[in-house]
Amino acid sequence: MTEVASSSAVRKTDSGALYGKPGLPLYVVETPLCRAVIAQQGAQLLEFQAEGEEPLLWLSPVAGFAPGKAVRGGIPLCLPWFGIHPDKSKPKHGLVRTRPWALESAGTLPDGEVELVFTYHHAADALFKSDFHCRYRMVLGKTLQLELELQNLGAAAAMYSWAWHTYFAIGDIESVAVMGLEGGEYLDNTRGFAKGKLEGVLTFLGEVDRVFEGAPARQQIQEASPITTSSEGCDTVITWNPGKELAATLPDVGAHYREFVCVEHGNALADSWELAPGETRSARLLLGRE
Ligand SMILES: O=P(O)(O)OC[C@H]1O[C@H](O)[C@H](O)[C@@H](O)[C@@H]1O
Repeated sequence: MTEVASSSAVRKTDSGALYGKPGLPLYVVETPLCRAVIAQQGAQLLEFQAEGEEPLLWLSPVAGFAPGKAVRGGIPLCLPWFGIHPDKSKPKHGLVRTRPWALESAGTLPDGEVELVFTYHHAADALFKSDFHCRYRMVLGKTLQLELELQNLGAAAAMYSWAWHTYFAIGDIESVAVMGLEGGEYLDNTRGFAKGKLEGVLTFLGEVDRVFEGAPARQQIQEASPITTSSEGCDTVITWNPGKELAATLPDVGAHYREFVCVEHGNALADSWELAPGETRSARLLLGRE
């Protein structure tokens, strides 16, 4: 923890002080290069804005900040399962997004970027019967660099599916397009995972919830100030916007559905990771505006 104190660019606050909604401890990073807000719960990035640019992430203006509940927006990390668990009594999108993480170190790199390392240790329980450890490194500069290391600490092999569930801030959902998935086959979560094939760029006219397995490593979100995504070790891309009708049933989205698009990177469904006892795998994601 000594390193944490050594970085003057990082300060601790809470959601009451920052958003007028008490409930969650937060870290704020402010440097000449960028400003970011991270919740200790889930090591969830809530805001990121490079100096001179539009905000990269969308945080719902009507988000709740309650311990044990996922915050709507930013980058929740879904792990060790993505989506709805076959056992419906278990929460959607795993458990690490609603658990407190430890900020293991914080420091400023020679070029002025801030490096944060968060860790989460899971002891086998009724929700997930394998011990595992996550090390999540963020480098905050003009771009956002994320790196996840996941180690299976169980005595047996275990399956992990996961995703960085990024909510990108955009001008309007009906005029945005995602490039880089053209020609790709997907599973359509609005039609019971029926197979589809994307002709042309991806647009969002109504509810879109698609899983692209074996997806390319780069996408571009086309809007006034284009966003690029570049990943390593992430074979799955999930694209989501609830559209008007479904959004109306989500109290922390409502009419704000137009303000974001989710382009999520990880390894889910057929791309899930099977980790042998003691095995570690890692993945990276680089996000930024052009
Ligand atoms: O409301 P949440 O649990 O955060 O999930 C939000 C969304 O996440 C992903 O994009 C899934 O593909 C969607 O099916 C889901 O609705």
